[in-house]
Amino acid sequence: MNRIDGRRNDQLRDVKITRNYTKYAEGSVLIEMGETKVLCNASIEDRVPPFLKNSGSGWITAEYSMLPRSTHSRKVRESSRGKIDGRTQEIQRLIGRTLRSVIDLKGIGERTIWIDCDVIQADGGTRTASITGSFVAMIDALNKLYTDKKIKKIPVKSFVSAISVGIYNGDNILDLCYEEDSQAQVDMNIVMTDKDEFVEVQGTAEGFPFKKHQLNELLELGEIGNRMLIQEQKNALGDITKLILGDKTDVVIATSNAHKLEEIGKILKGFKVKIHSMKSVGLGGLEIEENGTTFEENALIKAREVARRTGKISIADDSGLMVDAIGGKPGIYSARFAGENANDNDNNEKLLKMMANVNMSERTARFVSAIAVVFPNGEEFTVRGTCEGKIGFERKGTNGFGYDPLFIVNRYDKAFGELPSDVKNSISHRANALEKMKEEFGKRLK
Ligand SMILES: O=c1nc[nH]c2c1ncn2[C@H]1C[C@H](O)[C@@H](COP(=O)(O)OP(=O)(O)OP(=O)(O)O)O1
Ligand SMILES: [Mg+2]
Repeated sequence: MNRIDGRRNDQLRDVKITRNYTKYAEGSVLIEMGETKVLCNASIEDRVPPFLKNSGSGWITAEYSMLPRSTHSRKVRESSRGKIDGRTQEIQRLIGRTLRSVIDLKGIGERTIWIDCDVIQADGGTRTASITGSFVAMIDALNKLYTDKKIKKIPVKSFVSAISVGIYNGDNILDLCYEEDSQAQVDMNIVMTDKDEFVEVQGTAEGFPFKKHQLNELLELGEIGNRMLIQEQKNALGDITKLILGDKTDVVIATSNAHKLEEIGKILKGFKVKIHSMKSVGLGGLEIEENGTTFEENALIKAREVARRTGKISIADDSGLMVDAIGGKPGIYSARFAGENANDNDNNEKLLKMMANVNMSERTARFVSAIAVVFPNGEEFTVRGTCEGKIGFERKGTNGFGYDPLFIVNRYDKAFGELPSDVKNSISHRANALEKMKEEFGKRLK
């Protein structure tokens, strides 16, 4: 274990966002990232700076400050010293710029939103925590204008959050605490929207300059962190998130198999969900090692990995064919039956050969599908569906995928390869598993 607090390299500290933390400000959020605590207040003022008078546009500006005992030794208040230092200037400008980048300033009318970030306790990442917390405070303030009917909608284009990444003892790490930050070879702050866009990247090498590939790796790590943080913001804002984004829940189908994606997508039509593919959440090339010993374990491995990387609800299927005459093979090895890089054709070929001398009555088999659902908060469950049939003596039909041309389903006495997709999708192992999933899923969506 490389990290001071035993975290994985790509693990955030515990994130806690508390809204309505103090009572007077229109938006008041305490954000905690591990031991770092920042109070972010948003206030609305009914006027704008002189350069915006009569423009119809509003303004957002931010101030940042650290309380004297937010640090190891007492830090003199900037107000007592009579001037603010360069770091403070830079941070408050960053917070203001970031928030202005995701809001339509015309949409708030000639008003100013003041953001005040006060660091109560500093353990690294105070500027990034300030940004993540301020966004939520700003939304609360805007929501106040909205519920008071002063604006017609909350004029926000995107969610935005920020996280630090760095290189520490040669490893890329996410969300540096103070001790890591002070020893890091590279230290970078990454501000991103919920559309995976960058708002700002600040990266500096201390003594060890870094290469482009390292920069790219760090950006990727920052993306993972920001996706998780934005999910935390969405959870914290609850119904207001729905007001801004609509009330569909994001769900990622954690599969690299386009056929499964299509089948699962069709079966989930009735739900208030927005279906994402691995590709659409930027995980197109991701390969997940399926080293479990059961269908359920493998499904969980896939869903957990994708939930962790996206911060979204993830659904994975692990499925396969179990043929009685060969002791339930290929089972969980169905995809790699004829070898690590086998394709559907190789697998079917191998199965036909092994079954060449088996009578029709002995050719019974079933498809099995385990579906795992993993929620961003770590809740998870699995369900299993099966479908009974026989292995044919030759391939039939061109529909579907995998072993479909060889699997003669009892119900129709035809190969899945010969049946239209809506027929397969009403009786398949996957359909049966998803049917069971629906009930459990519906309960937890509420
Ligand atoms: O309805 C089906 N019709 C025909 N064949 C099927 C079916 N359902 C699973 N199968 C076969 C295909 C593959 O050989 C193995 C699944 O392996 P499995 O690892 O779960 O899927 P995969 O690697 O294709 O995609 P992914 O892991 O990214 O979800 O069982
Ligand atoms: Mg697979």
